[in-house]
Amino acid sequence: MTALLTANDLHKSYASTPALAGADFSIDAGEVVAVMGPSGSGKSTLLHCLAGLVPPDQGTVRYQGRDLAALSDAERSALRRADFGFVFQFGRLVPELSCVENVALPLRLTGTKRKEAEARATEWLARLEVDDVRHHRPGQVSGGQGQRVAVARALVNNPRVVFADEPTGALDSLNGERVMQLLVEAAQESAAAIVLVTHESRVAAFSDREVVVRDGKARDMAGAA
Ligand SMILES: Nc1ncnc2c1ncn2[C@@H]1O[C@H](COP(=O)(O)OP(=O)(O)OP(=O)(O)O)[C@@H](O)[C@H]1O
Repeated sequence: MTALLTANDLHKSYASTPALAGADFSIDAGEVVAVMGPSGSGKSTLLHCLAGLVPPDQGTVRYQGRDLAALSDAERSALRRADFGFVFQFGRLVPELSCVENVALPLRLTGTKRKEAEARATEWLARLEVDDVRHHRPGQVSGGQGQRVAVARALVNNPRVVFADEPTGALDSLNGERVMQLLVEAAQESAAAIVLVTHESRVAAFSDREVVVRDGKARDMAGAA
């Protein structure tokens, strides 16, 4: 079977700081892969390269066999909107929009009419157990609620890959575990893959497989756990 998303020999430096130095990675449809490793080892940079947010200096990222570098900026943006979902450590919700408008945003950006987009967003908020705050702004909800809203936003477009960078990093352990459960359940139901950057082993425990990034290189821990 061809992997859904692969990276070969990725190199990326920021000025004289090497962030990636020959990293390989691969994830199949529906698979949950935890990317672990020490602070500054290159985990977020790997995630950004895989998602086509940052171009590597060298090496290739292929999604469904297509080289991301061969796409135009507009094509890469369209691909991200249609096929990828994102969850970050601090939600990164749009503060001026209500929670339901935030979740509806990816649908609105791909052309869905407001009424339908907000109806689907409300369903996702209910799934993530936060439909009671749908008319609140992000500044009026707790960290745990905001992160559930962010997960709903990442999944509303039925993405093929969810990129989650420390999605529970700002939450207490109980909230963190619930957010992970909801994220993994929802993604698995739609056979979405999850690239999960975390330094917490209890978060990585939700994955099928662990990859450790060290000094800009990724090592598959399959069978070693
Ligand atoms: N935009 C940037 N500009 C300059 N240097 C950067 C940038 N992003 C990352 N780096 C550097 O690249 C290296 C890898 O950073 P990266 O954020 O990928 O690591 P990480 O493993 O995700 O770290 P953490 O666990 O602390 O978030 C670090 O030395 C970092 O300082």
